[in-house]
Amino acid sequence: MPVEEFAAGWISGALGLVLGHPFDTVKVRLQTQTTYQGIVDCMVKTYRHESVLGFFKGMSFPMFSIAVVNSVLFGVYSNVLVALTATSHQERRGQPLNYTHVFIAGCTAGVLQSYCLAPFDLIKVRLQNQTEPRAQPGGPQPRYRGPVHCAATIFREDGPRGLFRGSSALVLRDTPTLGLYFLTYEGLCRQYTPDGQNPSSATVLVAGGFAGIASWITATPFDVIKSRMQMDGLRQGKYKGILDCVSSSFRQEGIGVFFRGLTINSARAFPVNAVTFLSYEYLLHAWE
Ligand SMILES: CN(C)C(=N)NCCC[C@H](N)C(=O)O
Repeated sequence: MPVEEFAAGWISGALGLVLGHPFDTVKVRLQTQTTYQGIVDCMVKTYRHESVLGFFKGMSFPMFSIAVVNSVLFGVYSNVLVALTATSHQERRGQPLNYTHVFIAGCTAGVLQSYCLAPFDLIKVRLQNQTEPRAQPGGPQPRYRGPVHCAATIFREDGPRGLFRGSSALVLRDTPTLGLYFLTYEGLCRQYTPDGQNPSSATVLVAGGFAGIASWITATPFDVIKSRMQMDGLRQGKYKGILDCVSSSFRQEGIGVFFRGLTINSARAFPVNAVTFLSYEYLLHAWE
């Protein structure tokens, strides 16, 4: 089993994460709170109320979890592709690509990574939605004092299942969209690379960026549902399940609700995934 794919996935994911987290905070707030008039309003209010640190709320935990999640994503994708095609990453460059294999490998990686991602993503979303400025000594404490306190509180209040709140919506979001993610990336690399050669850095950047945009555009409706299910406490739950969340969000806010965060998701997706794929390819090449 090629383990370097797991390591490269981890490092490249961490680089993408730092670049994309401020966009992610704005997106989560727009999707789950109705107090903002749009991206700029959310950015201005976050900055005024919480300073630049507000944009980086909830980042320490994903920094740690990205090690698990991105290495599972890239490691499973590559290893499933090796199993389906009986060729390594490097050997595949010289052969015609079977897009069905790419899609199956991407979807498989999507399912597995969503279960690893679920508790980390839940904690991130809960922390990002705490809009109070940092606690002052003697002042009121926010509900969650940090990622470990957040995990412990959810566990105490809702049991282990509470940590997987929203995981079905996450699987629905990530399975097809990660198939599409790798399909777009491999397809664009093939299109702009002469047969048998490795894609240039510019090709990898552009293909990675567009893979991110294509996957996040299609993921946004389920991303909204996922974030709402995650903010819905297990006990005092407002929604009875995914379908109830879809129908009540639609009834109350119209079709536009499913596209909330689309612009910011797409703006974030290009740089994050361009950097992720470039560093991933670079590391694999360096370790050959
Ligand atoms: C549409 N989805 C769920 C994805 N494309 N997922 C892959 C994540 C890649 C990168 N860390 C990111 O956060 O964009």
